[in-house]
Amino acid sequence: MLPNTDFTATQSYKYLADHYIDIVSKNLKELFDADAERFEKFSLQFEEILVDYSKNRIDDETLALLIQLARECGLDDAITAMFSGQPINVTEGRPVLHIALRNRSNTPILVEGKDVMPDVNRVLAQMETFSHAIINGEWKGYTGKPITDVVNIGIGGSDLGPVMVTEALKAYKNHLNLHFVSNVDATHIVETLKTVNAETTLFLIASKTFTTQETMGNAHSARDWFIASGGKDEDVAKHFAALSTNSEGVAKFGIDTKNMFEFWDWVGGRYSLWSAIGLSISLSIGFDNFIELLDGAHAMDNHFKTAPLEENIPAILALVGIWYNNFFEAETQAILPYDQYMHRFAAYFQQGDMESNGKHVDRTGKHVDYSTGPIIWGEPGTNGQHAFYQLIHQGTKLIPCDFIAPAQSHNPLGEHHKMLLSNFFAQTEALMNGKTEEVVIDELKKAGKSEEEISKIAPFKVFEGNRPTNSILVKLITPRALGSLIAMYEHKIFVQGIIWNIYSFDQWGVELGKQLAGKILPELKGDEEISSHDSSTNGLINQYKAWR
Ligand SMILES: O=P(O)(O)OC[C@H]1O[C@@](O)(CO)[C@@H](O)[C@@H]1O
Repeated sequence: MLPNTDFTATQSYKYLADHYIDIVSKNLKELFDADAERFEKFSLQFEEILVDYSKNRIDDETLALLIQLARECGLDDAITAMFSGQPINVTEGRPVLHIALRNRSNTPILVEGKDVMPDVNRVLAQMETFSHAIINGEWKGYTGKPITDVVNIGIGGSDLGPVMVTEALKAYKNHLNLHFVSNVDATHIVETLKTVNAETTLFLIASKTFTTQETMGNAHSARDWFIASGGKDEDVAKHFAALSTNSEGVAKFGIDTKNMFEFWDWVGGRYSLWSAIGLSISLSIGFDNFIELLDGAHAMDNHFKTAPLEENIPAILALVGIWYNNFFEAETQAILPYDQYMHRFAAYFQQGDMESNGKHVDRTGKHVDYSTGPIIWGEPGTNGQHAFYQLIHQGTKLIPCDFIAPAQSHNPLGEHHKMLLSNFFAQTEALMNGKTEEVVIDELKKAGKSEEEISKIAPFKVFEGNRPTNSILVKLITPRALGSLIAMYEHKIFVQGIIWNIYSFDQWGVELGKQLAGKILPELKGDEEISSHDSSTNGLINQYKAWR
């Protein structure tokens, strides 16, 4: 099972705390000046992905102590426990095996003594057959027309992964129009249904549990619309498919279970894009490209499982993140893809990271007395530069940033890509080096400013620098490269959870809000005044009733 170490009680933690005092006073410029080999020493290449972590506030000793910390926390055993199908999702009594979904080498992975790979491959074959039939027009709607539009109805892990991947790989998409409906706000489905034709639309009801309020609400509304648009009950099977672990719930909804693509309870929602939940991806970019995505993730899985920690990319990114989170007290982590197609990448890892490591109780059930999961945020570059980089450069908060960029664009046009990449390179350099007061004053003098003007404005133009970043340069965002990138971050999250001694694969924190919403919903139906809550909730509900 998982190790159970209080990392703050380890020897390496104590050494790191002492080491922090030493290194916090060193700036990145000094560290680079002191070591001509710094880039070579603190960067790793995985296939056609270069991970440069040299612009971090670390030195050889930092890294060695962080790796020692990982070892003291039993990381190696934890990795073995996950890959071997042990029930490491302890509070739900389940294994964590998204790695099995992309286990392209088909090595047996046993759950309760049974190899899961035959089932994984059966569903992949079902996805392949279905995808080909829809894409090549064999599959006909109720009026005999081929499908032109696919509407994925799901939320959280049943939405964010497919959205992020289909957007990131838009360069590979075929003729099908993909739509994603997630919010229970009727606007989401109403606006989508305005753009599609019932005769040529396929709905994918994506829900691991097939009970999620938003998804089932939208699914019923979609079916009502389909019938109202001319479809009959017997036609539903031609226009609805289900992606779920809950075959009973699927049948009850009225979807033919031969159009159900199953997955299993050892697949976490936020780790499910590799499963049947990825059917919309396969429909959008083709099954072969979906397999490329799986292949890329599998290659990263093998790296994570076998590479020594000193060369283990997910482990190093995780440890550097812990250095900022638990020693520099950074509270957030920015993910900044310099690739417009990757515009949902940070949003995807808001769920991936924050739903995994947003925990306050350790694996013994005790409240932790240290910081756990960071707040994940980010937007594509260069747009972020015109929105929030001011704070990253000159604010009072330390914001570790991951900069991601492709060396090649899918849309080579004039000088655009060079302009984009010049910003990608410049921003991490600027964050590292800053601009000293001397340089500012010199620039102002050269601009002809008077002594008085300079003394007034100079302090506002100084950049402290010393702001840490990782730079991830990808040759081209292909399905394989994207699969590796996603898996890299998944395993980073896993490593951090192991060191923080928390359970990363349950999500009890999403339950209370749902329960309370279930109580409030019937109160909204009538017109009577509500007084069963606190005065704020009562006041809000009653004002809503007065205005609706
Ligand atoms: O796939 P489903 O079962 O509809 O769950 C959707 C999402 O809801 C959750 O908030 C869990 O309730 C996420 O973990 C999950 O991805």
